[in-house]
Amino acid sequence: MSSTEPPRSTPPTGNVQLPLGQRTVDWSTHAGRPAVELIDQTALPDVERLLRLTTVDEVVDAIQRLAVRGAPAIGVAGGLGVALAAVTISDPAARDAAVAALRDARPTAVNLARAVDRVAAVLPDGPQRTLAEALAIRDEEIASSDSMAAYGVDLIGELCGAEPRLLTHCNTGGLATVTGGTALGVVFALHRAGRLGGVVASETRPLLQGARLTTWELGRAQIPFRVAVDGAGPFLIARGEVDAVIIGADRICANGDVVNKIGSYAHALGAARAGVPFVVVAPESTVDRQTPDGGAVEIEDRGSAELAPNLPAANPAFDVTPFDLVTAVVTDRRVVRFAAGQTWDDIPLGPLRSLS
Ligand SMILES: CSC[C@@H](O)[C@@H](O)C(=O)COP(=O)(O)O
Repeated sequence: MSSTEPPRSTPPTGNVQLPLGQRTVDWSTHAGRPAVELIDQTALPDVERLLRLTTVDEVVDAIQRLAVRGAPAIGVAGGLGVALAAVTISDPAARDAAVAALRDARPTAVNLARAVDRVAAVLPDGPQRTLAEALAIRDEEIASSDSMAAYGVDLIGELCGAEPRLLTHCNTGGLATVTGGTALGVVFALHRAGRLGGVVASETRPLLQGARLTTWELGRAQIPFRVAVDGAGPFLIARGEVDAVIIGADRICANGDVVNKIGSYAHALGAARAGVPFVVVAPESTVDRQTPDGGAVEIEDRGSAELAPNLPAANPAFDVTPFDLVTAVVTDRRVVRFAAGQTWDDIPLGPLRSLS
């Protein structure tokens, strides 16, 4: 690079062979330049590369085009984006606009707006304090993954017995969090304990988070898997090939309704029909007590370009699984089964088991 050329914020290509345990999203001060660094999930599984984002606009763009995705991961990216605004934007009006753009980059996962608001609240205390808050969210998500995995392993053991065959939808591993994962974190933990009977990764149309990303993570962990088209899931369940469905969430409403990747609802219906447990694993940062039920959640529609360019399309990125189709919700703090009329406020926080 010549000395007159501006520093490149993102490498155009490359295959860096990401080490195991690479954080999906993090703060970087490479070459003295503050940046949000993330695994480019649009390039996986063919190309492993990191993006180094040095402007808030780049972070917003990365969230919108799913270079970083998954509810906890976009929350962390949004929080770090606010920290980047604190160090790169001095004009208060421009900084407020940057924060608003981060908050609105995607509407459905509650983690994003929540993390942006939390970090923006300490902006008046200066860039150092702002970065510390963003890093605290990152660290909390890492710790949450461990805790969910422990609760999830116990619960799946109780519900399914030894060596369960699990079906999972979308990608809920380290790529969707920072390291570890939500539902896929439980799958990893069962495998490490020698207690996993098998796993089916649902393809996840149209962006293939299951076929591209979950299989990449399972392969790196040397876990045998089968991939299935989304429509096959309920039939595989009906045919007795699945002992439990285990998924993540983008938002869990006050009444226990679960908003997650499109296709989750169909799997829940299939599981209910077959009498198979349907388990949701998500950190408390995905719990939204302010939204009464799934009907009140803005469901992102990603238009026709990613589905059928030049054709009119209905392309909701998420759906709502009503609380009564969910066998249990596993968070980092509790295991919950909702009854009609119950809300999160009825279930105290704390490391307790509340399966009623
Ligand atoms: C921690 S994973 C939970 C969800 O975020 C995940 O299942 C999901 O729906 C992600 O959707 P995406 O559109 O890929 O961001």
